[in-house]
Amino acid sequence: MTAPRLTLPSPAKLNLMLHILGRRADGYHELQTLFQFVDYGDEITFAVRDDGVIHLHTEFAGVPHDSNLIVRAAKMLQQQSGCTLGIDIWIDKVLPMGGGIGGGSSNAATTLLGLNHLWQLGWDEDRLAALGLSLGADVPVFVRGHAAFAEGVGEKLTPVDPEEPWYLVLVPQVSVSTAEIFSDPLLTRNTPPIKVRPVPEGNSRNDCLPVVARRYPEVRNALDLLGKFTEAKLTGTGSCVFGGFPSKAEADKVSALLTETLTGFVAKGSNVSMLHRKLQSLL
Ligand SMILES: C[C@@](CO)(OP(=O)(O)O)[C@H](O)COP(=O)(O)OP(=O)(O)OC[C@H]1O[C@@H](n2ccc(N)nc2=O)[C@H](O)[C@@H]1O
Ligand SMILES: Nc1ncnc2c1ncn2[C@@H]1O[C@H](COP(=O)(O)OP(=O)(O)O)[C@@H](O)[C@H]1O
Repeated sequence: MTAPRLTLPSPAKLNLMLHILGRRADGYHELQTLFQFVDYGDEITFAVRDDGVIHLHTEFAGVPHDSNLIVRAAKMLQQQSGCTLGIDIWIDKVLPMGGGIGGGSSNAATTLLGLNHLWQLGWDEDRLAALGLSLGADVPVFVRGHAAFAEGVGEKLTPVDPEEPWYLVLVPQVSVSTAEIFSDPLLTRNTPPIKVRPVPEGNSRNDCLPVVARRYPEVRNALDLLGKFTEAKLTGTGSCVFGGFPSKAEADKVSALLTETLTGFVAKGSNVSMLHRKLQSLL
């Protein structure tokens, strides 16, 4: 008998602002950033196996099986929980890699929450978020599933409820390495911390933008194009660029102008992740 399958969403995130406050002794940068999800992302399908094997069936260009964040998350959870079950995994990957929309981190979080459910581990969110942090700074917010103001390297999270506009997200055909941007000598690293909540108007800057725009003409072009219609912003360290619109129709109108060399997608901003809405519906 084949095992029943469970398909869960793995949404993208946007950084609505990103300030770099300083550099820690270990080289990592202290940030203040605002995370919001969008209703657009990958879909991951899971089927439990009873032999303990963890197998991701979908191949990723340039990412070996055991380095994939999905496999790493599954193995870490299996090991730390002492679970003897295994899992077959397939992914319908639509999120660009190295786009600053957190695809890999989201995939890891969906795997942790999906396996916690299927393996019936009963881990709480704090424990899953702590495990997630060891896989990447952006994993905890996807585990929590609520829009958040993040501090530290992104692990200190305060839930927030910003507006939920429609976004047009442009996807320049270039992958940006986070490490490369954080090691650029010209990066602004001394933005004063914001002390009041919610984040006051006029603080929506992304400190990475000047460095990314200087290095990547594809990102500059996307910012110029979108900037003709709305405030164009960079998410994370890029490469994706986004802007808000009051309605889907208005976002679609600008999206219709895109070409093969600069693609994009329209999605609703969401303060509760699609993953959590789906998991809630299973309970
Ligand atoms: C800055 C953000 C905002 O969301 O960018 P995106 O990756 O989403 O674009 C993230 O927090 C990124 O977190 P994450 O994606 O886990 O970063 P990693 O790949 O682990 O970081 C790669 C490298 O970037 C540098 N790095 C990363 C995060 C940070 N707060 N300070 C750093 O200096 C470190 O040199 C690190 O080795
Ligand atoms: N499941 C995964 N999905 C995407 N990227 C992954 C995955 N597993 C490992 N990676 C690696 O992580 C890198 C960063 O991926 P991703 O999270 O999509 O980018 P970003 O943090 O810029 O949004 C990729 O370039 C890839 O090498």
